[in-house]
Amino acid sequence: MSCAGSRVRVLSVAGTDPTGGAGIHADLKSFAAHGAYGMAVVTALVAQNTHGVRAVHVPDVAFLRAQLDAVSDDVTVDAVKIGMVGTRAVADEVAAWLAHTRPPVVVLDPVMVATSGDRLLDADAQDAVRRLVAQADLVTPNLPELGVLLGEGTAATWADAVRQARRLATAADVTVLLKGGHLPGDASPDAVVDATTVTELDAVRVSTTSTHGTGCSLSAAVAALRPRRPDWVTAVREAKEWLTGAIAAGEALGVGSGRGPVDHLHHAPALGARPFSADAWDRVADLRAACDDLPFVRGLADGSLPVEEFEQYLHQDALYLAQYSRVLARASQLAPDGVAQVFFAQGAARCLDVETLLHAERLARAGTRWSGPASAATTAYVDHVLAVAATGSYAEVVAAVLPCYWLYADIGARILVRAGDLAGHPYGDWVGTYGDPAFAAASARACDLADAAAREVGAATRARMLAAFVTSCRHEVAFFDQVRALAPSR
Ligand SMILES: Nc1ncnc2c1ncn2[C@@H]1O[C@H](COP(=O)(O)OP(=O)(O)OP(=O)(O)O)[C@@H](O)[C@H]1O
Ligand SMILES: Cc1ncc(CO)c(N)n1
Repeated sequence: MSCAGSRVRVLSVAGTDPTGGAGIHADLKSFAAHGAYGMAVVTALVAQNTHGVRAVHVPDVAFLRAQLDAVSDDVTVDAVKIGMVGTRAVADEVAAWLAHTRPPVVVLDPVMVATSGDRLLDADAQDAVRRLVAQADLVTPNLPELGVLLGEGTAATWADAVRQARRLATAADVTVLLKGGHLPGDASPDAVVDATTVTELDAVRVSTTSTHGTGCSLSAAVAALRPRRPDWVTAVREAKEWLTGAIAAGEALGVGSGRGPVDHLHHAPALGARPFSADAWDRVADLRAACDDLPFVRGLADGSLPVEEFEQYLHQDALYLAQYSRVLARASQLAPDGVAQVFFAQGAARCLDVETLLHAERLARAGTRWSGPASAATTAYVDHVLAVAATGSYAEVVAAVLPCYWLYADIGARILVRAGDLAGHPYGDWVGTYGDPAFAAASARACDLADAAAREVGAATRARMLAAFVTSCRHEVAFFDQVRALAPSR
């Protein structure tokens, strides 16, 4: 099949979901996610959200026909996806339009019941939907819908469902995409069934409540893909892989408190999504606020911190930096380009040079030698970043090392303001290093590199980046806070 436009022109004929997870709203997002040009004709206005359906309003069918004709009188439709029809009159009107304007690809999702369990099809409309099946190229029932289409009960097993799909394919001369979303168990298999062949498509079941609109989204994706794919199995396989990712990324959207929608654009996170660093910064707002109130940080700012405590801190920090340097070196090793490679390699070297020097000089000046072992807090932080370096991707390593730049630059800048004149300040050298605009610039570069890395990865890795970042921030706070509890170890 081919199409003349630069994009496949796909029409959704379906009901609405004002929360955007199902119906024509989901269909348009699915179309866009697959590079198609989307159009939509509304069959029914549905007042629904992630908890359920509150009311349904079906406009006069003459108006439905006016919408359908407005599209097909003007635009070549490469594929149509039909979703909720609601009533017999609507189903019959869509059937009449299909008989008149037959797009080359007709996908029918025989919507009867919403994910929430609410009815979306009048009981007396079932025969009309069976007639629509005969006009479709692909029909996408879930298990209960397949039973209704055949006038039988719901299949109790996957094998029974496949046999039912075969009967429907033969009787209506249609390809059936049988959906196993309602099956119990760890898998969520689907099958593409026609009169002669059954192709099972396996998928893991994602443990999530974000399954609102999965059926709508899948059938719309298949309609958008089919004009550019050689057969149904190829189009369905691709759509299903995409849907599994969209389901997995759904919860992160934070849409609604019931059964939430899927993230149709999970595979294109750069498209309008917030930069990783903006999300990450928001997630640690409480930890940042906690930092400012730590006795150690207050004492650093106003100079009242006992010298012993500061030296304990410096000693632990030197132990930390020696290992952290190896993690920066790992980021350099994994870096996707020379610019990032140099940035992290220089960072690794600086940890060993400048900062260790700052520590050594100060401790030497104080005439003290600190030789105690790494504390529990230091060891915990080091173990975390070394574990990410050993097992994580570049993006995760960059996220794990970021707080050491960013939290320090952030606190350093505020302490600088609170400290005032550094000339006579007992910790002026420390405050000067971290409050320095050059350190702020390095921190901003590290943020940019984390954002660039996040744009290249999927939702699952981005979630791991966020977890690594938040964990590092927690360790930073514990690191500052440990000093009071440290036993003298000179
Ligand atoms: N938890 C899940 N994990 C992975 N895939 C799932 C999950 N739930 C549903 N699916 C998949 O989503 C698609 C839609 O399946 P389902 O059987 O739920 O259809 P439906 O009942 O028509 O959907 P809807 O809930 O939108 O009405 C199928 O490909 C199914 O395998
Ligand atoms: C409009 C509409 N179509 C289909 C479904 C099935 O999920 C729904 N909830 N709403």
